[in-house]
Amino acid sequence: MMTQRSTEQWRALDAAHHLHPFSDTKSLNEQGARVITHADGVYLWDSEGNKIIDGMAGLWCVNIGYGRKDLAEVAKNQMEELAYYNTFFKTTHPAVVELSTLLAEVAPEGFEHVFYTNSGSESVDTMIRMVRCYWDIKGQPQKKTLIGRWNGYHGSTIGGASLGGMSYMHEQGDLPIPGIVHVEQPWWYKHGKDMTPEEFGIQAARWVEDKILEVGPDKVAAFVGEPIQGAGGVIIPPSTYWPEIERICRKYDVLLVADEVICGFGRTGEWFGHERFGFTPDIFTTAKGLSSGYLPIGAVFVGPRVAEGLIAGGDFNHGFTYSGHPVAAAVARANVAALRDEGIVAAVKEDIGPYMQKRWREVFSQFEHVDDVRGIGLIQAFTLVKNKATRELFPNWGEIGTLCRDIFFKHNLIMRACGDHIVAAPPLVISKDEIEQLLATAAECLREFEQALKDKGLV
Ligand SMILES: Cc1ncc(COP(=O)(O)O)c(CNc2cccc(C(=O)O)c2)c1O
Repeated sequence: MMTQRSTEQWRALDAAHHLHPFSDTKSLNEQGARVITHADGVYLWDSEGNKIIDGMAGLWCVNIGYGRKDLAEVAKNQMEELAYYNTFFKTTHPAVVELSTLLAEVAPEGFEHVFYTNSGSESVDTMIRMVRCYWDIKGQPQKKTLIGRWNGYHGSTIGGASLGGMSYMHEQGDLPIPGIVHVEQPWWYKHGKDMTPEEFGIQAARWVEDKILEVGPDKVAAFVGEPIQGAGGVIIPPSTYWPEIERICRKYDVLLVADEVICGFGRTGEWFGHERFGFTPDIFTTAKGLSSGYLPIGAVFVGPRVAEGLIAGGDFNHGFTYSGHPVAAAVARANVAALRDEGIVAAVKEDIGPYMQKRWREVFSQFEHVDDVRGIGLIQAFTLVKNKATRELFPNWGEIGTLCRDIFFKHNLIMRACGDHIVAAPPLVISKDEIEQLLATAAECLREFEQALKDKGLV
């Protein structure tokens, strides 16, 4: 059992010893971290006994919901049977074989091969190395450059952070690494001007063609994008965008990569986001929903073209101590099997997803400073704006989002502010009653937020 301490004791020890990710540690320690002690379904409890609605499924990852004792049992049994062995040097083990077999079943046609990692960032870095290795094998070693998007997010390793388009991450650590370039994101609300979304989707895709021609098609290895940009604020591209991207990649023989770390495993109502947008990548990267966050594991799904190249190409000198870790693999297999056999993914497509999308729009379209209310499946957002009629955003991007997010927290509701986008991605098992509770709380918070805007003279 965990050592029992008071909240103050946990906070003091945390401040003394724990450096948190993506945090200003000094300011965090001044206010003290929120101590989350347990969770069930879509709810968290903190050390003060507060019950919190987790509108973010942790970090977009707890697709199956919290508190699944069956997954804990699977982990216990696997740990007792084989807690660890590696998959290097011509060895494997039943847990990773069973997981790989199941993943080949739920993946789209043609994706028969999977490479394992411990995170989404490691999946992205693995993909970067795979793509460059593939072109070496094909006798085109100059095809090295990868194209990402500004405001895309692909993780926090040197490769993932370089491929991502978060400039504040590039400034911190001399990124991007060589051979990575970016194009503007397909954000119609800001960049669409007088174009229809459909016209803008083609225009945004053509920015990729322009970049390929600028770099030189013989030097471009791949284009990489999230079907829906998650951490960038749930930027949903127009329907015309991805088919046009695919056409352009095929035209110039550039590999197409989908980063499915957030969109994968049912988040959009399909198993994978690229299926929802009607394109076929050569590779796609995953993590998060693969295990629903119960244990760290990532997987790179490799399509036939690249798989055949790599398999025939001799040593692929890349991998991790825990690639295909037996306990993580066993838990991931049980998780994916439950997402399929309990109809959880199917319900996002046919029932709870459409319900959320209808109600999300009904509730949030009524607010004066909320616009671009959007979502697919169980990933949704809206943007806090100064003037809906002119699509005018607030100055100091992100300041207003933080103000709104803090009101949610005060009311024991977790939703994420990505700049001035407010996003939600709850566990896929959320019920209609729980959706109504989330929306009612959020609406109450937004009324308080719009009053705060007036009180502060911001509108
Ligand atoms: C599309 C995508 N690709 C790669 C990663 C990296 O995964 P790892 O974190 O497991 O290395 C991600 C992760 N996405 C992520 C991670 C942490 C926080 C937030 C947020 O929105 O606050 C988003 C992601 O969203």
